[in-house]
Amino acid sequence: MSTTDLDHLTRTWSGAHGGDLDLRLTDTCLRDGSHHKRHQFTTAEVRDVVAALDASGVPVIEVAHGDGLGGSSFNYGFSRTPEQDLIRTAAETATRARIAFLMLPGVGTKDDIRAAQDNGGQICRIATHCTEADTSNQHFGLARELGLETVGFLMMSHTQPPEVLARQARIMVDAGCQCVYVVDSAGALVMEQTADRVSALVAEIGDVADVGFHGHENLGLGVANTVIAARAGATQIDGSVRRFGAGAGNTPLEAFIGVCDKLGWSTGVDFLKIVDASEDVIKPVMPEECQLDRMTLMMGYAGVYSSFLKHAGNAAERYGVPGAKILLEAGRRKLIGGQEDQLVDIALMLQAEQDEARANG
Ligand SMILES: CC[C@H](O)CC(=O)C(=O)O
Ligand SMILES: [Mn+2]
Repeated sequence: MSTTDLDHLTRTWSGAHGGDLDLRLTDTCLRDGSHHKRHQFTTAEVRDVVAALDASGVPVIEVAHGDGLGGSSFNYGFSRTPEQDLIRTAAETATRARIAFLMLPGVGTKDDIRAAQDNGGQICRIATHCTEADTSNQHFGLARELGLETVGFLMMSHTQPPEVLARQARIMVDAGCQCVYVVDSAGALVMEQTADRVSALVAEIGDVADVGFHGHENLGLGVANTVIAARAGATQIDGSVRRFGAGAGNTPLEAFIGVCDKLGWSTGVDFLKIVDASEDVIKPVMPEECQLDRMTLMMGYAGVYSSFLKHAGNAAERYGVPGAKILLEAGRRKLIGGQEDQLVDIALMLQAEQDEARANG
């Protein structure tokens, strides 16, 4: 199809479904995708990906270890390249896009935030479990003092009702956060559950801050949930080109951009360029496509943090037990980020049960 044909189709589709939303997109394949890549990005890969996303018009690109600044560790997995080098490379490469970085209080420190800014990071995204917003107070304070733009992540948002999330969002905003995201870390939210949560945040903080949505694909609902989040008032939207993210991956950004074109919503991203970037640049950087398979479906179904996928897979292999059973039990225990070691406990428990069953014939 020629560009002219596509322009014509886009014009025809635009506005056909009403609405004139203006969304700001953040691509997170160089941060959430770090989980899928086992934190093995090179500076050359970051340069290529940032150049392609930037040329397509993606306005914000997130770069860091998958578990945020300071994540390179025995617990989460060591980075191949220091994340500050990756952030510097991204900032040197981007001509228009702003570079964002993520940090989790207790994993990263204030010094990591300062270093990320020195290396060209402009947007500080601070993530907490969705009932622990108060652990981010001093980090938002520092980020604002430094003149950084601030974003807050309420992770595992499916675990709490809308009114609890709204109160947590208020805590972040009072601390200096300029946009709070409903984060569907487990890809467990189903449509109206997304809308209700986003609406509650918009009602609570919408007069002073933006609301965002970060989706995962574990039940195949990334794009649908993101559309419904935007309709409910989310104006900042995350996704990863080619779904390159933890679990079954994130909302596929290029698909979402195509949908926005058809709905007449503005993203500032060129659909043809981002589709080419997906095929020609992102695909070769991925170790494999993100799969919607037994393990990742189980994550969405049981409500398990997407970044547990590789850890559960490792434990399953090491102790000879089914990975899906580890994930089901992790969901039952309501594990949260930082409790990766409990996946090993679960694997050992399953192994003992398996041994006993074998011994009893
Ligand atoms: C470690 C942070 C986590 O991967 C953040 C995130 O993307 C999510 O909760 O979905
Ligand atoms: Mn994520």
